[in-house]
Amino acid sequence: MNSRSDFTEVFPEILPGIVSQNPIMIKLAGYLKKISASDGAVFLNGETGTGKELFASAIHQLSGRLGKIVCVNCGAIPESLFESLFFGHEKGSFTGADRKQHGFFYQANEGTLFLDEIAELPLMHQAKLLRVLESRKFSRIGGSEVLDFTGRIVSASHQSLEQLVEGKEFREDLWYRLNLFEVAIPSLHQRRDDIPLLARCFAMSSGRITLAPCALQLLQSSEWPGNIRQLKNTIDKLAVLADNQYVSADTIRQLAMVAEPVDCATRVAKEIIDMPITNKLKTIYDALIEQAVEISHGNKSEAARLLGVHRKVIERRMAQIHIVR
Ligand SMILES: Nc1ncnc2c1ncn2[C@@H]1O[C@H](COP(=O)(O)OP(=O)(O)OP(=O)(O)O)[C@@H](O)[C@H]1O
Repeated sequence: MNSRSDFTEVFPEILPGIVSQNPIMIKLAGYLKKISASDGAVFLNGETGTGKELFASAIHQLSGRLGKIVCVNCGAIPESLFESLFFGHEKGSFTGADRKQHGFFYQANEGTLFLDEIAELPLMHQAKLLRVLESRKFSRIGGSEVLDFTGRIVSASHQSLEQLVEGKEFREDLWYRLNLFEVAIPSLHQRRDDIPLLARCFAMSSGRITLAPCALQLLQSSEWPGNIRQLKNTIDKLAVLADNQYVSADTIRQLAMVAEPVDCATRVAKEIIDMPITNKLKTIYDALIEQAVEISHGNKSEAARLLGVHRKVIERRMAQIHIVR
């Protein structure tokens, strides 16, 4: 393996920098290629480490926009600096403003403004952002000149903005401005077939290790709550710590680098624990009814007896959650 083209042949990139062979991801890439060329706002939703920033960068590259991509972590903006950082300021406009400063809106002109962790933006700042997105105009602090904002907005969050809107924690009008195109990026456990490919890709990039088939199997069946970032960190650490170039499953276990696979029941229990509080009871309730119906081979009276409820409860719920028997 000696050139970039050899590398991309073995590790197929479905979008610039994004390695995958998973059918859902390939479909997603096709969709993103279509929407990249438009000016419409894109909202990327996905767990931490699923590659949201990489997707934003791919969208920017594919868009052919002349400007640059400006990446802003909205969770890391101090409240008092929001205006200065986004709008920029004129020299002398406040104590400490010893020179004129361009803000994010200006820097992203003709390019892309990537607003990562957008849900972290306080309501007060959401209103200011909305005004610029609606008018496409802004002024620097202390300045009278009205400037155009020509950047394309791509935003991202690991949270469901729809739920935050329902809870009045996120402005509905801003949400509509941000999600002309909404993209859900699957987490790694939804595309386990990508784990060996990504692991081999990161190992190859390290230039130090090769993963044995049993090592790849272990990685594939392990839990990756931190998604691709966690997988990449693990391989990077292995490249430093492994004594031999050829890494086996035992080496990975000895270095205690992975959470061993868990059984299905444990995984479901964990998913329920991680779920927003509003969904929990309903999910457990539905799961219990489904299980009772399953055990009693569709016999509603028996399912009701198992759960200690009236048969009508089972019938009603089965109709609602479409259990076909
Ligand atoms: N499909 C992929 N192919 C290759 N590398 C990937 C892929 N997806 C993610 N990565 C790598 O995984 C790491 C995490 O990706 P990224 O920072 O884009 O995730 P994120 O969803 O933005 O994370 P966070 O929510 O924590 O900001 C990066 O090192 C990135 O290069």
